[in-house]
Amino acid sequence: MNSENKTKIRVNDLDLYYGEKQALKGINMDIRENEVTALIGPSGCGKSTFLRCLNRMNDLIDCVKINGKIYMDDEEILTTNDVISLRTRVGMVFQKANLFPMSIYDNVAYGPRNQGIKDKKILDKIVEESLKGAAIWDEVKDRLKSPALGLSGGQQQRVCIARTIAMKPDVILMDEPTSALDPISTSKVEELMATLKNQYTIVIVTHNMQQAARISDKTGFFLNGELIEFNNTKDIFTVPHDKRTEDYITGRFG
Ligand SMILES: Nc1ncnc2c1ncn2[C@@H]1O[C@H](COP(=O)(O)OP(=O)(O)OP(=O)(O)O)[C@@H](O)[C@H]1O
Repeated sequence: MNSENKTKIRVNDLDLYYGEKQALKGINMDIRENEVTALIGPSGCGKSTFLRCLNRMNDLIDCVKINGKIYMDDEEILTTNDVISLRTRVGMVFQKANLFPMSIYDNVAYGPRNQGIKDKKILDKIVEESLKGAAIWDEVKDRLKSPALGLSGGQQQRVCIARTIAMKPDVILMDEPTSALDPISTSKVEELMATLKNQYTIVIVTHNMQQAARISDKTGFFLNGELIEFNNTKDIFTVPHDKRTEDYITGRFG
């Protein structure tokens, strides 16, 4: 980890309400470029809600009210009108692979085509580079025109990552991306994250504390909508400052 990495996303005093219920309370966080930031905490503590703030996915939910500010590269993103461009810059990979019922090629080319890229040579190049970037090219290069849904779960998840990379984002959000995968596929995706962070900023929600410890540079521990502790992963897992963090990582609750 390089402690000199510049701040990519700065979250200031973020509160979020679902109707009357407050799900995030005064969150402050600096997310650094080219690092993996892991968000951990018991079920329902607000991790996914927080992640969704970073690309305005909560806009899709009625009754959400948000206070505070989130800056990405110094641009305030909670009030920007250009949500489409924000979601291009901040891609997202979900818990369950959500490929479209079309070929592997068409899945990866989908976003670029939507952006108006029609030239086959350019699309071929984007598809190849994205699949290579997601460490799945060798497994699928001979069947790009086959249905993506015919791949294994672990392969599908890496094609989802390729589809995200094809949009050339700055930031990739991952919401429990390996929880539906077997250990071998999980380790492939974990290895992939270690490579991807050289080019992207990654924020990952995970229930797997070993995973957070293995792959992340920084870890944030959430509890009941509060960010209890945010620090270098090594410190969180060896010398947590807060008793509640210690209790959680040692399995005393959650
Ligand atoms: N669309 C929604 N409408 C109302 N309340 C919601 C909605 N989504 C989440 N919540 C509530 O907000 C709180 C935080 O939920 P969130 O899904 O962010 O937690 P989480 O830490 O990601 O949980 P998990 O680890 O189980 O995925 C919970 O109390 C949840 O019930």
